[in-house]
Amino acid sequence: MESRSNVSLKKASYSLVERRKPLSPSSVIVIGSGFAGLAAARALKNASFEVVVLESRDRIGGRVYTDYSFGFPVDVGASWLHGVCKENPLAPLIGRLGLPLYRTSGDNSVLFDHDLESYALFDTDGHQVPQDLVERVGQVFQEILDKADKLRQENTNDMSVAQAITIVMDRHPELKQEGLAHKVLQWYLCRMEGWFAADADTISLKNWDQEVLLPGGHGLMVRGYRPVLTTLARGLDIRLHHRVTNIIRGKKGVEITVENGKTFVADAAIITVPLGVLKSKSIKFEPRLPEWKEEAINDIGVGTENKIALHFEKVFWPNVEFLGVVSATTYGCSYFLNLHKATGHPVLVYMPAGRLAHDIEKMSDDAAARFAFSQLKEILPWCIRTDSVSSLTLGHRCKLSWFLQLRGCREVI
Ligand SMILES: Cc1cc2nc3c(=O)[nH]c(=O)nc-3n(C[C@H](O)[C@H](O)[C@H](O)COP(=O)(O)OP(=O)(O)OC[C@H]3O[C@@H](n4cnc5c(N)ncnc54)[C@H](O)[C@@H]3O)c2cc1C
Repeated sequence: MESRSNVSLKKASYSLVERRKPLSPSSVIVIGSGFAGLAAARALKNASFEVVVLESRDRIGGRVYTDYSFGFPVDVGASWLHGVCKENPLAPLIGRLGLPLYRTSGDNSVLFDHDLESYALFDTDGHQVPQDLVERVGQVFQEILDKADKLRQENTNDMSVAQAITIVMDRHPELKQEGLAHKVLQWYLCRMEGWFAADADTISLKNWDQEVLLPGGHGLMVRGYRPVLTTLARGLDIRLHHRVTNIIRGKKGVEITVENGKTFVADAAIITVPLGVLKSKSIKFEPRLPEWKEEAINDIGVGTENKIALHFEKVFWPNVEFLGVVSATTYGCSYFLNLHKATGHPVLVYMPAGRLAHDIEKMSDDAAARFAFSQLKEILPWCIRTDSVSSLTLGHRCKLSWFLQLRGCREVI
């Protein structure tokens, strides 16, 4: 296996990481030009490595993409900086570029309240849920999670968050909610599912809260992430339309083949493709990845989160950061981010996650936008008459989520 790799390396020595003479310093190929790939490539280039970035799409950024088709920036992938503090590696760059952040919350929690300093929930009959009920049910949800935590400590085997909640409710029927309160409870669960982009029956009880956030709360990138991406990418050798299909690792380095058959060689490679790509096995590794890595790739799931931005002529909704739709099931619950608060533009961003997002992905862009609009009409029926809406269906991309039996997810490759 190894000698075969070495032969290939010699054969490919004409390749585009041009090895005219022994390279000093070392050469590195970075696969993927999302934030991870660009940040790695930038750091290596600053440290005088020779770097080439191979990207399958026709653009950089991966799950970060700022759309300008409304005439102003709207982030259709990531839009928050989670952890607004100087320890955040993106913070100095954002500061240097003078990019404003709109703080949606000073809270460091990653859960249902992480960006909910100002919000209003509505039933699908158009009635706003009284705030004291929302707060009371929020406390019940916290209590349920505390009891689920105890359940976790009692059990060595993992189970889903949904299963744990059912057990907790059976043991503590006083926590069960009826009517509108039940719908609000479902909404809290929907917010949790939104964070993981996955339904509660696929989120691991053992691992759901292992993520550690930097302090400083959560800030929205008012002008979008695009300037940060382009600054990171400046001066880098990035090859777009280069989908990697094969990676051969030998004693002397790596040989990487892309879809059109071109081969690249370097001393090392950094692979930053999403987990979903690894799960699809569309990249062949030679030698195979170690068993524990393959198992980790198989065991961790990926979820879906969509963004559908609705652009109106004027604002007709309450002046809060989030508008929530409550329903008897989490599937029926959803929420809109009010971009007007942060940017001054009359835009609502509908953000479905999990199965709902998955189902919406099967719709055409128009149908998806109409669906989002219909949700808005249900909660604000008296406000929506003939307002013209130009719509944009956005961000059909995957977000890593924690599934049952998470193993070794820190380092996927
Ligand atoms: C809708 C949505 C909203 C989100 N909101 C936030 C948020 O507000 N804040 C936050 O911090 N995070 C958010 N996230 C998560 C965040 O976007 C991701 O965690 C982050 O962008 C991942 O960066 P990455 O570089 O690891 O992967 P990616 O951005 O996915 O980059 C991987 C790159 O690899 C490329 N690639 C794939 N296969 C190949 C191949 N075979 N050959 C070559 N290239 C390949 C892809 O095209 C892509 O460019 C959100 C995600 C989504 C989908």
